[in-house]
Amino acid sequence: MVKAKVWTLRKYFVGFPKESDFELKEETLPEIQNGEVLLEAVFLSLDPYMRAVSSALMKEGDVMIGAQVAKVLQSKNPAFPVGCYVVAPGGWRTHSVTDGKAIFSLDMARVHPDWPKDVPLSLAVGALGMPGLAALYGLEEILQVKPGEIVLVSAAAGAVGTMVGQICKIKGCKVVGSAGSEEKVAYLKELGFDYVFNYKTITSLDEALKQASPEGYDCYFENVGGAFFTAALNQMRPRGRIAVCGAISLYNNTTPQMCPFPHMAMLAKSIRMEGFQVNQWPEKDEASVKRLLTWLKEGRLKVKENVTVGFEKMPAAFLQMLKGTELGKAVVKVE
Ligand SMILES: NC(=O)C1=CN([C@@H]2O[C@H](COP(=O)(O)OP(=O)(O)OC[C@H]3O[C@@H](n4cnc5c(N)ncnc54)[C@H](OP(=O)(O)O)[C@@H]3O)[C@@H](O)[C@H]2O)C=CC1
Ligand SMILES: CCCCC/C=C\CC(=O)/C=C/C=C/C=C/[C@@H](O)CCCC(=O)O
Repeated sequence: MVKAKVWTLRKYFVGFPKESDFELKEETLPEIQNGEVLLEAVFLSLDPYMRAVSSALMKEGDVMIGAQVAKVLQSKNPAFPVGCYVVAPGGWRTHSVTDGKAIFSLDMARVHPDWPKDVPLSLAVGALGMPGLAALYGLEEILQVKPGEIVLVSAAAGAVGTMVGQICKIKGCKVVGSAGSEEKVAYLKELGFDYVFNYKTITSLDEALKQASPEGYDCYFENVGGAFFTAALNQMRPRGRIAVCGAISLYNNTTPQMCPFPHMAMLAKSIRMEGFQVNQWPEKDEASVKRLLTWLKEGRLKVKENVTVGFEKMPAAFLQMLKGTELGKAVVKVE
């Protein structure tokens, strides 16, 4: 009989989450049934959506949702044989019995069969997984960026933003990014961003956006929402496009956002704005991961991870990720 350690949502988050909102428990797992597998987690992903959807998708006492890279220990599902590695929506668990169906987004998938031995498996929940795919689909499916266009991305030093900027350069765009520390600004310049500014130290967001691109922006890859969105909207060029990937500045709000309504600015310049979820193009995922892997091997993509070791540190690492001060995709290595 396999015992799993699990982190549950003890109390719904109010404002910024606290360590006391979580509780570590032990679960005895059932025998696997037809179509199911027994998984052992290797890396667990920590992502902002876990805060954003916590009250909509979880009840108090539920295991925290989330994706993990896991090894198949037992299998009654021929698509996932024993010994293979998968990216599974297993939640914050060391072990799980699952049919691989996600509560929120992407179903279980095998780590790409061409995954090279020298590429860390943790990237399957990072640059070469959900955040990398969100960047790629936001740019290709929603914004449909073209060479020579000017793209703005907020939260540019995050897991998604770093990929957005680098893919923009691969596609021949000019890319402007915003980030919240000098260390992040320097890193984004290293990655090839054309212009980066620290949104925490400027005196006027409008002026900073104008200075970064006096001719305005064809595309805005939106990750933060709030006042940054309003300022960015005002700097869009006629027929500009906005992809709403996230709104991280709003996730801990306890009252609805109050900011200027976008209608007049959108009307005046015929702006198109579209939200999206990374799971909208499942038929493209395998080929897309392969493209990201190729770009990585060619040295056209650089990646950084912030790995915390120890399953018991999940809540602390989650809070650290939400603070947004660290560089690199937040991942927990089980041991
Ligand atoms: N639609 C989809 O399918 C997907 C959407 N997302 C969304 O993409 C966005 C980025 O995610 P990801 O890159 O994985 O996250 P990361 O945790 O890697 O980075 C997020 C960054 O956001 C910035 N940030 C944090 N709090 C605030 C705040 N209050 N105001 C402004 N910026 C803040 C921080 O950088 P700094 O403040 O230094 O700039 C932080 O590093 C999120 O909104 C997420 O929900 C992610 C994946 C899929
Ligand atoms: C309910 C309103 C939607 C709000 C969306 C919030 C933020 C956007 C975002 O960050 C989306 C992220 C998508 C993540 C997908 C994760 C999957 O790989 C794993 C899901 C785990 C599970 O389903 O159990």
